[in-house]
Amino acid sequence: MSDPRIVVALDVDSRQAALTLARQLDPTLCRVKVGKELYVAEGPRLVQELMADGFEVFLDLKFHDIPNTVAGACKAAAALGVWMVNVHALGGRAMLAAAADALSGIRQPPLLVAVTVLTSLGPADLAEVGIAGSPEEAVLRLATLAKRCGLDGVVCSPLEAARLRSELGPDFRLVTPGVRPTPRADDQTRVATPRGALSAGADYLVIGRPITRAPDPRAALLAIHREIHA
Ligand SMILES: O=C(O)c1cc(=O)[nH]c(=O)n1[C@@H]1O[C@H](COP(=O)(O)O)[C@@H](O)[C@H]1O
Repeated sequence: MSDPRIVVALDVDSRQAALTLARQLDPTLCRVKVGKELYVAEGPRLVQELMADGFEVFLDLKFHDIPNTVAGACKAAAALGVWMVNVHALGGRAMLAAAADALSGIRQPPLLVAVTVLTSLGPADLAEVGIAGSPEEAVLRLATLAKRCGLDGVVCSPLEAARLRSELGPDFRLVTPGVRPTPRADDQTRVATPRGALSAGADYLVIGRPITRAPDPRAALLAIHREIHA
């Protein structure tokens, strides 16, 4: 089975919009991500429909709660059959370990990754909420904790990928949003191009608006696919 590097963020508000978009994409070239907006609107049935269309799904609900609650949510995500699920590393050691533990007895569990520092945040935002150090230092600290707790990888910006790859080894999955083929950043702060993210060591690139809001999403997906495989 192919292992597409591109994960298209289906940040739309309805089943119809999500399926229309997905049907312009190609499961051999990308996976899809269902996040809060779409999941709150349409729930698990839409996730199942996307899987029935051949897509592997990253369920991006960024669980961040007490350990027991997050463990249960991760089990529910596994029962849904998703490819990847995420939690917030800031939930701390016990929560991360409970999430990993919840999936440990499951046959073919989803990949479990922890969000470190959101790619929309810059140094001043971190200082304001009391997180010490630069974004890179905070990401490394949280990623190291996630690895120790048994997670498969982290979500980070492309700017931290090289450091994490060298410090945390070749098997730790690095998932990078904040990917922009053109200089347009939208609300993202820590960004790089698709090729830049991959050469820094990212495994999977989460890309939303540059594909989903393009006049021709399929053409935009193909262009990025060609760029990274050139
Ligand atoms: O966990 C995520 O996927 C995520 C983490 C993060 O730090 N930054 C981030 O942008 N994301 C998600 O990645 C996607 C990026 O979308 P675009 O900015 O449109 O490419 C959105 O669906 C975000 O929810």
